[in-house]
Amino acid sequence: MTIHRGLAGVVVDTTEISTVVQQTNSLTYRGYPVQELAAHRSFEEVAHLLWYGELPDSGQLRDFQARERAQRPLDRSTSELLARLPETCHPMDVLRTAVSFFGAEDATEDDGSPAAHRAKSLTLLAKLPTVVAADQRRRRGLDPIPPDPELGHAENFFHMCFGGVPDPEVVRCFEISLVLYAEHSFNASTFTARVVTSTLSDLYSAVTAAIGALKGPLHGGANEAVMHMLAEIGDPRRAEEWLARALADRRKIMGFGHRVYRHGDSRVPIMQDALDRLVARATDPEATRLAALHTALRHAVLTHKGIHPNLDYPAGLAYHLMGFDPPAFTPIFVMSRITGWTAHITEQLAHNALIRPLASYAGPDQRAVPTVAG
Ligand SMILES: CC(=O)SCCNC(=O)CCNC(=O)[C@H](O)C(C)(C)COP(=O)(O)OP(=O)(O)OC[C@H]1O[C@@H](n2cnc3c(N)ncnc32)[C@H](O)[C@@H]1OP(=O)(O)O
Ligand SMILES: O=C([O-])CC(=O)C(=O)O
Repeated sequence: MTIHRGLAGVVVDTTEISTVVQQTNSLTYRGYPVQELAAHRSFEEVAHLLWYGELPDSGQLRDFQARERAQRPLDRSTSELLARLPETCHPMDVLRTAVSFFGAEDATEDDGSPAAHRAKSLTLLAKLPTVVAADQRRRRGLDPIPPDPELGHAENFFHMCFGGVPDPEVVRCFEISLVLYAEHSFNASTFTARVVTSTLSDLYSAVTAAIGALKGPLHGGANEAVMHMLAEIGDPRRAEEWLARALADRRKIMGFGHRVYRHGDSRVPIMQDALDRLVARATDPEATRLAALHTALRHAVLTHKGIHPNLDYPAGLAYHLMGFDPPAFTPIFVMSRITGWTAHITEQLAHNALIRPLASYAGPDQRAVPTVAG
C-alpha cells in the first residue's frame, strides 16, 4: 500500500472550474487565463463566471449586481450576535460564526439544486464584506457604517471600513486581489468544503468548515502572518540574518512555497505589480521601508532556499498599504474565495461520491481489554 501523506500528488476527482498547471505556471478559471480576467474584468463578473460557467452579458451583470447590492445589510439579530462576540477572538472566528448563524437563520428550502445554491452563495458574497467591515470597525472602537447600494462591491467595502472610497487605482488593486484569490482548484479549504458536501450536508456547513481550514497559517492565514514576520524582522538590512536563523530553527517562512507550484505562483507577478503601484503612490516613508524589506526578504529566500513567494506574500503587504488591519487579511480572502468554494459545492453535488479515504493502521496489535480490578 502506498501512503500519500497530505494527499500530495493524488488526483481525487475531475473539475471543470479551474486548473493550475505547475509546469507552465498557468491558472485558468473556466478556461480563461486569470491574468486576463484580473486585467479586464470585475470581481462580480468573475463570480458569475465561476458559478454559471460563463461571463455575464450586460443584462446578466446588471441583474447580478442588483441582487448583490440588495442583500448587503445585516439583520438585527446578526448584528447583535456579532456585537456579543469577544474582541479577543480572531476575525476568522467571527466570520465562521456568522456563516453558521446565517445557516441557522435561513429557512428557505434547500433542494440541493444549483439554483438554490447560487441564491445562497450570492447572499454570502453580499453579506460577508459587511461582517468583515463591521468587525474591523468594532475592534477600532467605531460604529458600523451601513452598505451603500450606489457603490460597486469593492468600493462599498472600503466605504464600510473607512467611511470613504480611496483613489480608483487603490480600489482596482483591491479588486485584482479578489479576482486572484477567488479560486484555486482542490486547495485545502475547497477540499474541506467538498468533503462536507459529499456527506449531503448543507452549503452553510461546508462554508463554515472551509473558513476553519483557510484560517491556518499554512493556507490563507499566511497573508496575515506575512505582516507579523515583516514586523519581527523590522529592517531590510536584517533580512539575511533573520532568514538564516529562521531556517536554522526550521521555521516556515510565511508567504513562500506552494504545494502545487514549484517554480513560482502564477498569480504573484500580477499581485506584485499591483503592490508596486500602491508603493509608488504612497507618501508615507514607512511604505517605502516596508517595500524594501519585502523585496530584501524575497531575494534572500530565493537565494538561500530556492523558494518562491506565493500570492499571500504580495497580498499581505498590499492590504496593509490599503489600510486594513492584519487580522482582517484572511477574512478578505474569504470574501473572495466564497465564490470558488460555492462553485465546488455545486459541482460536488452534481456528481457526488462520499469522500472517505483509507488509512494504514500503525497502532498496537489487537489485545484484550484488562479486567477492572475489584
Ligand atoms: C494561498 C495559499 O494558501 S498559498 C500557501 C500559504 N502558506 C504559506 O505561505 C506558509 C508557508 N509555506 C509552507 O508551509 C509550505 O510551502 C506549504 C505548506 C504551502 C506547502 O508545503 P508542502 O507542499 O507540503 O511542502 P513541504 O512543506 O513538504 O516543503 C518541501 C520542502 O521545502 C521547504 N519549504 C517549503 N516551504 C517553505 C517555507 N515557506 N519556508 C521554509 N521552508 C519551506 C520545507 O521545509 C521542505 O524542506 P525539506 O524537504 O528540507 O524538509
Ligand atoms: O492551492 C493551494 O494549495 C493554496 C492556494 O494557493 C490557494 O488556495 O489559493
